Amino acid sequence: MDFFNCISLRTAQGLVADALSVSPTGVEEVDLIQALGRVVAEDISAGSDLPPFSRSTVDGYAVLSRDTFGAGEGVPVMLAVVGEVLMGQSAEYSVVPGQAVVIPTGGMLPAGADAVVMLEYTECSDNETLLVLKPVAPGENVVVKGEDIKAGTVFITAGSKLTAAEIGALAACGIAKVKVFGRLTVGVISTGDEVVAVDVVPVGGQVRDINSYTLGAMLAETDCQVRYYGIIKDNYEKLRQAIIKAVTETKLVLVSGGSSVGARDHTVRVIEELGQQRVMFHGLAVKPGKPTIFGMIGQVPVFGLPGHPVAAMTVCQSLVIPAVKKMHGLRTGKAGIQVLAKLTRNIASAPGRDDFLRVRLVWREGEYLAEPVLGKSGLISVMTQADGIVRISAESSGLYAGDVVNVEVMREA
Ligand SMILES: Nc1nc2c(c(=O)[nH]1)N[C@H]1C(S)=C(S)[C@@H](COP(=O)(O)OP(=O)(O)OC[C@H]3O[C@@H](n4cnc5c(N)ncnc54)[C@H](O)[C@@H]3O)O[C@H]1N2
Ligand code: MOO
Repeated sequence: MDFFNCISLRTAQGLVADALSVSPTGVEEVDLIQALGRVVAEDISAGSDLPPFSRSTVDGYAVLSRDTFGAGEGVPVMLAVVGEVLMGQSAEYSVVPGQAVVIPTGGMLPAGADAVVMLEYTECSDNETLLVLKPVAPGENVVVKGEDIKAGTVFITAGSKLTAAEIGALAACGIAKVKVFGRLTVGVISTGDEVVAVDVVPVGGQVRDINSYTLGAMLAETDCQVRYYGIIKDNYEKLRQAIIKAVTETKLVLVSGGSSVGARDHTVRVIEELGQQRVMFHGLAVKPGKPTIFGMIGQVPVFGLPGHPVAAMTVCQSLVIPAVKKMHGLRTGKAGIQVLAKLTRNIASAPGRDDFLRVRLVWREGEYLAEPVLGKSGLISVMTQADGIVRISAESSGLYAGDVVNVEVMREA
């Protein structure tokens, strides 16, 4: 595997996608209350019509619409009030021409009626005689049986991530348990003799571990269960033991640091050995993120990510997260939310590799401006200041101030 023979991001994404299996954690059934954000494992259809009966959307009188045609303030239509629909009970009446029935919002439309006149367009002095002051059209102020969801209609497809609205639709259909794909358990390993834990005061050439936290947080945001395997010294055998433990206990493993070609960069050799030569690439034509490794150890994908925190996060976003989404059974590995924004300055870029530019989004005079956040890929503040990422494709030699760019948003409002 030649480190300097970098492959394009698109090729890498394809190789990763082809190597993965969907939902290695299988399918589980969860209570509706626990189902928000879970990925549905099978198409879901309604067992019966929703609503199960036609109902009024207003307080008023259930009528035959044609009885009201021609009604007006000066020429009211007179109808006989023959009863009242009670909330939550079957409508006992059958409305015939010339009749009206009192109905509350949400009440069951009585047989014969096809519309409801709102209370404010009527007068009823003696509870028996109704004056209708405005006509209603057929179906007006009524939700008909099955109008919301028809019996047998698939209203949630396998592979979609359940939203609050879909949870509501499931509740409406009486579906109290949902089959969802299992959540992925992911192992995170940091490496480096210089890297120390967050609660240690660094001395000499030491730095605190950032990547365990950023990568773990990104995976947690993508609904993974994260296991942390600590900080491993630049030692082949120690790294080997840590990776063996992680691939045994989890379904996907991230190792950061030691992915380059220096004397202490052991990751590629460990994956090569444990994976029986199944390192699929080492070197991506992207900046930041060139020293990226991908291999399989048995059925477990292992990513070697660059040590620089910005590079590790960028590769995680563009390569690891789509892989996780596929393994979670999500139907589309859709990119996150994109917004169009106007770039505020010229940015040079080397052709032949994808450049990822971090930008701050500023809303000004009805449009977004994308202000580049410049800085080296070892600086975590570059990420904290950015709202999103712009990909400058390998074919481009740069962007100009005023260019409209696609920003993949990383930060919610
Ligand atoms: N001769 C070359 N040297 C380097 C190249 C190259 O192509 N040729 N690529 C550079 C690029 S690009 C990057 S990115 C880094 C990545 O190298 P490694 O993945 O081997 O990472 P390390 O050398 O272990 O660390 C690099 C840098 O990141 C810091 N680091 C590592 N882990 C953490 C962590 N968990 N938290 C915070 N900071 C971390 C580490 O201290 C180093 O400063 O290689 C370039 N070199
Ligand atoms: O991956 Mo590196 O961060 O381009 O310096």
